[in-house]
Amino acid sequence: MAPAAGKKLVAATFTPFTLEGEVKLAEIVPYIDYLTKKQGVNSVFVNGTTGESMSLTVEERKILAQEWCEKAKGKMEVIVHVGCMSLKDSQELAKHAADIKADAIAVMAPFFLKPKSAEALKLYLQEVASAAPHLPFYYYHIPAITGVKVPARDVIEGIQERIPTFSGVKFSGTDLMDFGRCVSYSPPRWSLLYGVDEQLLAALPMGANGAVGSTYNYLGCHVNKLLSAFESHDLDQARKIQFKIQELLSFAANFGFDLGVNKQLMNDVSGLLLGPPRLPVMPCPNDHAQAIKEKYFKLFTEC
Ligand SMILES: CC(=O)N[C@H](C=O)[C@@H](O)[C@H](O)[C@H](O)CO
Ligand SMILES: CC(=O)C(=O)O
Repeated sequence: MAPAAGKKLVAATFTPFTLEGEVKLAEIVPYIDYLTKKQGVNSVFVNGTTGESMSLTVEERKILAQEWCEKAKGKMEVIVHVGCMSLKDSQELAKHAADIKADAIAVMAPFFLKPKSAEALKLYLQEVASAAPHLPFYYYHIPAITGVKVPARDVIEGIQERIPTFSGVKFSGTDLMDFGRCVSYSPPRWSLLYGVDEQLLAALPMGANGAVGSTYNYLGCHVNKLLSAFESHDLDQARKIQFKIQELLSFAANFGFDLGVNKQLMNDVSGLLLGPPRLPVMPCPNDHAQAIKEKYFKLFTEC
């Protein structure tokens, strides 16, 4: 399945761990093959929420980012999330991303000591970006997790003067008004990527340039079809696919759809050995995994 023309589809990668909980670099080549060949996904977002970045050490994040960049070269675009709680750590990772020739970096708001205003957040983002002054830079808006409620539109206003490499927003929020206000403010060269997989279809007519999310690891091929259907104005078909995704995720939500469940579903669907999540995220109990896997295969046939 070829990627849908015009819209970008980005998988937010899981971090492969051994059963002992150590980073497992050997799984990255098979992971790249799986995404490109089986899912038609040509971009990855590494060390984000799905990658459990905040549960990794800075060193672990570096070796993961490096392996992805080296092994994906010429095959996939690699966006590296470099946000940390400490400005210094974020800068170190931004500089490292430039050294390993990542295609772009993204940064979420720090959320232990939170920025209290758009201005504070912009200053922080600017300082991180200055450590990698030539890399395309994305703001990663994920208010449900960071608790930083500054509208994304307020963050991006005037940002180009502060961050000349500013390239777009990964918008993982449900506020479509704020999203629309980002779209209407964006110059054509920015990319606004929508990050709530269950309602991607609603963001497309609002102007999303693509999507980034965890479920595209195992639903990429179907979402490529959704994107193509949308592009060719076949909304019935696009809705059909979106509704199936909603059915899967609401079914999984009954079991508490967290990263442990999500990662196990990816293991079950792909056959990759990405291991369990890292504490405090709990591994998915077997009976839950079995039920969700059955639901997935009932809803989705191989495409
Ligand atoms: C909170 C979270 O992880 N959000 C992801 C991206 O930002 C999404 O891809 C979700 O995992 C997905 O929409 C399923 O709820
Ligand atoms: C889901 C997503 O985009 C992330 O893992 O950061």
